[in-house]
Amino acid sequence: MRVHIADHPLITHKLTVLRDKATPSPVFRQLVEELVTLLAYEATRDVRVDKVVVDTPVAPYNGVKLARPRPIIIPVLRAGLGMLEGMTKLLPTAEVGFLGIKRNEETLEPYTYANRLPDDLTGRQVFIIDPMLATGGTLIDSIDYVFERGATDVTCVCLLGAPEGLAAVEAHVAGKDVKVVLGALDEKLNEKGYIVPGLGDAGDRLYGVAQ
Ligand SMILES: O=P(O)(O)OC[C@H]1O[C@H](OP(=O)(O)OP(=O)(O)O)[C@H](O)[C@@H]1O
Ligand SMILES: O=c1cc[nH]c(=O)[nH]1
Ligand SMILES: [Mg+2]
Repeated sequence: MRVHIADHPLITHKLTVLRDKATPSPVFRQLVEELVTLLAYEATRDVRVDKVVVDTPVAPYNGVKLARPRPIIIPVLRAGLGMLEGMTKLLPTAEVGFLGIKRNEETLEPYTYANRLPDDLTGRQVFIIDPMLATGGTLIDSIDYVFERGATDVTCVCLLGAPEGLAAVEAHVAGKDVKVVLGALDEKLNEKGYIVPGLGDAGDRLYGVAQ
């Protein structure tokens, strides 16, 4: 597994505002979108392209275009939805699949309540987006769903991660081709499985409803 932890003052600045409990939902949503755009730069570094020739007003130019089969972006509902717009802007040809996974806040076990993915993901580049990587249970299940469907090239984009969750994902995927891009790696999980210092419940803060 390859891990990239962002190291950029703009990302740290935006994450600082996001973490602040005084930041209201509309600002929170805007910042999540801006952050995913910045992280996507690294996450899409290996996106596949095909050669294409275009004519500039002056001369032919040997360029590239996003390759087929199209990449697929998979937001993990609810909180991952907040990252979707930013990601599709950067990968306009991408298809979108959906996973609805909710962590049981008592047992911390993830429960899948929605799964709308193509049956066959063979040869597709997959981008899983979810702001929080806490125990790693949700991301592990998400990665398993796409591997079961034949994907071999998976990139996960998360705004914040905990060392415990990152280690769990790494142990689970072992030698497979998985890349995890994080805005920041925080200190630890608390006794309730929340990332410390973190930002609280990302879904609740995005949508203003505690669920
Ligand atoms: O690494 P884990 O311990 O599995 O926790 C991380 C998950 O928790 C949050 O979702 P949540 O379950 O709160 O669902 P929501 O987005 O609907 O609020 C977050 O968006 C991740 O999906
Ligand atoms: O800190 C955390 C942990 C899980 N889910 C969140 O939204 N936040
Ligand atoms: Mg939540």
